[in-house]
Amino acid sequence: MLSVEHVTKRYGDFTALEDISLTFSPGVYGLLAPNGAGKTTLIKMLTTLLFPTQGQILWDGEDILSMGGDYRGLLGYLPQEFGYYPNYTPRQFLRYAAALQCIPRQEADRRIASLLEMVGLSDSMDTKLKKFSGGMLQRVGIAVAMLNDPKLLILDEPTAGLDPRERVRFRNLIHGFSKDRIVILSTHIVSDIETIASQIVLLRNHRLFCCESPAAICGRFLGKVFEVPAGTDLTAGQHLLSEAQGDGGTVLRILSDAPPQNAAPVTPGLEDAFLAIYREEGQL
Ligand SMILES: Nc1ncnc2c1ncn2[C@@H]1O[C@H](COP(=O)(O)OP(=O)(O)OP(=O)(O)O)[C@@H](O)[C@H]1O
Repeated sequence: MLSVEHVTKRYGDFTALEDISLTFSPGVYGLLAPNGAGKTTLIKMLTTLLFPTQGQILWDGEDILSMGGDYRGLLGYLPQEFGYYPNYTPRQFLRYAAALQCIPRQEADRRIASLLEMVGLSDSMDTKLKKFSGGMLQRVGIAVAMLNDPKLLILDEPTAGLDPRERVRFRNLIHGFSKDRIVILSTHIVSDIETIASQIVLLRNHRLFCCESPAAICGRFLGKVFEVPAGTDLTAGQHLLSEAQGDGGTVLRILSDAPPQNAAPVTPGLEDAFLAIYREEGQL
């Protein structure tokens, strides 16, 4: 189990994260917040690339900084910018990554074959990476992060640049990986985690806003989201969340404590909740 205990991170005078406490157990966690909210800072502390200014991060009760290599041995990490050698094939690149992790050659080859199969790249294992699409490269990155069969898999904005088909494929892949490990993935794309994350961590104003299931987060706005026809004048207390295409043309999705005239509430989705939560701070 991974615990973040009262962690604060300051860059000089600027507080990027303040007093964050979180506990992670096996399952998929989505780290969702607008750009600049501190997702990467938190991930870098979870991967020991940055140190907390205050507080500590524990794995099964032990400080991850004092665990050193033992902690990194149970960690798989796909950074936002995944570096690779374009003239290597996936097989060569994974062998290289396995050698860096001191995984014996035979074991590495077995694992590489099974991982490339899992990420759907068996047929391209000897094709140079420079010929790969963004989605294929991302799958190579996931295979690298999974080489050591990590107990903790951390993916920083893994779906950036993927097309819709690749996004779906990615979601299925992550779901399969999460059975007996902690998967933490950061994103600002709501739909990427709505269906696969068991818990969603929301950061707001550099603090933890909540860590709840998607259903619980949406439940906060039950009876408060409505659709009204485009062009409706909104009164005080009615806040525009988004425009959408309804059966009869464009509709406005609004947040309101009281029902507007002739409007029935609609079931809030995670995107409504996200827009509602970050509306007040003008963070979007
Ligand atoms: N080395 C640094 N020195 C000063 N400020 C920094 C540094 N790194 C990050 N910040 C600031 O800390 C805040 C959080 O940055 P971080 O990269 O963690 O955000 P993020 O949520 O991951 O955003 P994005 O999705 O855009 O990557 C931002 O305001 C950023 O400008």
